[in-house]
Amino acid sequence: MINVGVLGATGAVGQRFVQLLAEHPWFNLETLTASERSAGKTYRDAVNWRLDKPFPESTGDITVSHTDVASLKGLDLVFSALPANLATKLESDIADAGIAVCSNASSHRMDKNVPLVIPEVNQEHLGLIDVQRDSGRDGFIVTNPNCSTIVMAMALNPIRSRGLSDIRVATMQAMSGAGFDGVAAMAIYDNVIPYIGSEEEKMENETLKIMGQFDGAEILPAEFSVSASCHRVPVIDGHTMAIWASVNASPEELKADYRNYSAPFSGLPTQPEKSVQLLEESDRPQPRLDRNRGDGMTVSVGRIREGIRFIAMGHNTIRGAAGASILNAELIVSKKYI
Ligand SMILES: NC(=O)C1=CN([C@@H]2O[C@H](COP(=O)(O)OP(=O)(O)OC[C@H]3O[C@@H](n4cnc5c(N)ncnc54)[C@H](OP(=O)(O)O)[C@@H]3O)[C@@H](O)[C@H]2O)C=CC1
Ligand SMILES: N[C@@H](CC(=O)OP(=O)(O)O)C(=O)O
Repeated sequence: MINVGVLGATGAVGQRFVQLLAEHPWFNLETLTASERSAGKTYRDAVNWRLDKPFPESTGDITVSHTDVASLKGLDLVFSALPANLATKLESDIADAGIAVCSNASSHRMDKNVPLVIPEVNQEHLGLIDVQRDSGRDGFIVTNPNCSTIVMAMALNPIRSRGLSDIRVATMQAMSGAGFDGVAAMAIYDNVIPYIGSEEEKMENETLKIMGQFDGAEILPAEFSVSASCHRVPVIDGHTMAIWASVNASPEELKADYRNYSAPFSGLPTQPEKSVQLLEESDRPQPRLDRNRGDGMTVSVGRIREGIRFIAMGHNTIRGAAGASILNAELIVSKKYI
């Protein structure tokens, strides 16, 4: 078993990490950290459990630690669900101290020597771990993309070999993406908010890194363009998006690509049976009906039309956040980086 911790374990994403790691077959959940408000309390007392899954009782007696390097002694790997402003320095310090960091925060995603990974899409980018180690770092940082970016990149991946260009996307993003206290009920109920800070830039920039080529030293970004418009809607979990792309193939050919697609690896505990599921019904995917496919790890696509135009949807705090980081960690272990 690999000893792991969760940084920011009481937050929206942190709770998902704890839920998914409590009974993990490879990872032994030893340490949970949060702010000074929570440190010193048992996890049961510190956390305001708000997930749609029962509180994992096996974690209840863990004493919440301070979020600093000293609290992580003896761990092989930490999962970070910290606010980005805290993650910037702390994640670097932890990696320098010899611990592997799988981060969900945006701070290091675009760093030159940090892999921004979706296992199904660009597992070869993990070669940047060697680049970090060659620069003298004992541990390393691996990041997963922004939640909307993950859903879009996974949805495009099965048709990528057709040649993609001129991608446009309009998102309809769930409230949980803003964290528990991120959007007031009075602001979102009966409403749509057509702005999510920095989200459009993240979708436009991160996608080019993820779909770029690793040349053994650095990532050469993909050359197509992405134009995004991001919107918050009154849905609890599940980011839905309408995607337009120039692709040299008919809708029927693309549907066949989705039906024939399978992940380029197997045997990882968090891996769903189907990473991308094509739904043939004319009114799917829908967040309430489809977000829990593959225990929240499957991205659903549908309504593929000439243009090319289609809809994609995925669970933002599982496939778009905690589950993404855990799948990255499993891939890292399977490739013997830990
Ligand atoms: N929500 C989502 O869908 C996604 C979120 N992310 C990213 O994940 C990260 C966490 O987001 P989210 O879970 O929504 O955030 P929350 O606000 O829900 O949780 C923040 C966590 O960080 C802890 N924390 C806050 N301040 C400090 C501090 N000064 N020192 C130590 N710990 C602190 C909190 O502890 P305490 O309870 O003690 O205050 C809590 O555990 C962010 O970087 C976010 O951008 C990424 C993808 C998707
Ligand atoms: N901005 C996303 C969630 C998020 O925190 O993204 P990031 O990890 O890129 O900061 C949303 O609101 O749905």
